[in-house]
Amino acid sequence: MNILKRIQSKSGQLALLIDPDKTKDEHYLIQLIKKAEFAHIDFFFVGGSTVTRKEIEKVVSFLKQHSKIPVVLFPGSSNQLSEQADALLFLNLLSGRNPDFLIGHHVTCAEEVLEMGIEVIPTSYLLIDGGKMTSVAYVSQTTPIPSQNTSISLKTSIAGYLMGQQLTYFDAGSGALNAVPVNLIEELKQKINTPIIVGGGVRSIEQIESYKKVGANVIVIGTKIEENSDFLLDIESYKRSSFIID
Ligand SMILES: CC(C)=CCC/C(C)=C/CC/C(C)=C/CC/C(C)=C/COP(=O)(O)OP(=O)(O)O
Ligand SMILES: O=P(O)(O)OC[C@@H](O)CO
Ligand SMILES: [Mg+2]
Repeated sequence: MNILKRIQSKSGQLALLIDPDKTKDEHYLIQLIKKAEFAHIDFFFVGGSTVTRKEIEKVVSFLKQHSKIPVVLFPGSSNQLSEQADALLFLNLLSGRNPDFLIGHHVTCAEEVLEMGIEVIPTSYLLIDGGKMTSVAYVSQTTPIPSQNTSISLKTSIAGYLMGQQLTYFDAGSGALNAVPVNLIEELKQKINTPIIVGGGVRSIEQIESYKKVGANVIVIGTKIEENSDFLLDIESYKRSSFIID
């Protein structure tokens, strides 16, 4: 299974972000997996800003045991790895100027990742201001790009593309008050042809629909489902009524 190809294949796919910090209870995780399958979620993303390797490995192994939904690592640091995952987003925090998140973590885990033999997807990762301080900004000690300054975000994404990144991920940060502006995705799509992932503060079907319309390939949802996993049931109804599933 080639995850990058799957991501590229269509717009409006959904990823459920599983933060091992918040999903320690196996019974809860089983229920979550059932609802995710019912909603035809396309990917599990696993990661967090302060998660240990042991926690990542445990959750990935549990997901692989109980579900066929592909598992993609969304690492907050060089130790958030697991051989059992289907792919690794090799994130470059291009919105920031912290060398640890531009090259440091990458050097630390380079040999190990090569030996693991999992699919590695070089990813431009841009933090876009979401109206409040987020864990990622704090942990990485970087400043997000002001959300209305589309020009900086576009130039940063294009620079990433020219450096060989295969994906662009716009993140307003976990629990953002304001999600990534839809027009940013629309404008980037007109300039370059890398697939786009968007996340941070997505809480409604309307937002999902508007990102799908402008061609976002994957929309990531974390907090909303941590707060109420029944949102997955709303996603299923939405998909059925829009003929995304039968
Ligand atoms: C190359 C490898 C293996 C790692 C790269 C490390 C880099 C550059 C990370 C980018 C910056 C970063 C800290 C990203 C974290 C992304 C993530 C998993 C966010 C989800 O966690 P949150 O939900 O924001 O965290 P909390 O739940 O703790 O608030
Ligand atoms: O938790 P939420 O706000 O859905 O954000 C998801 C993800 O993009 C954060 O890195
Ligand atoms: Mg979180």
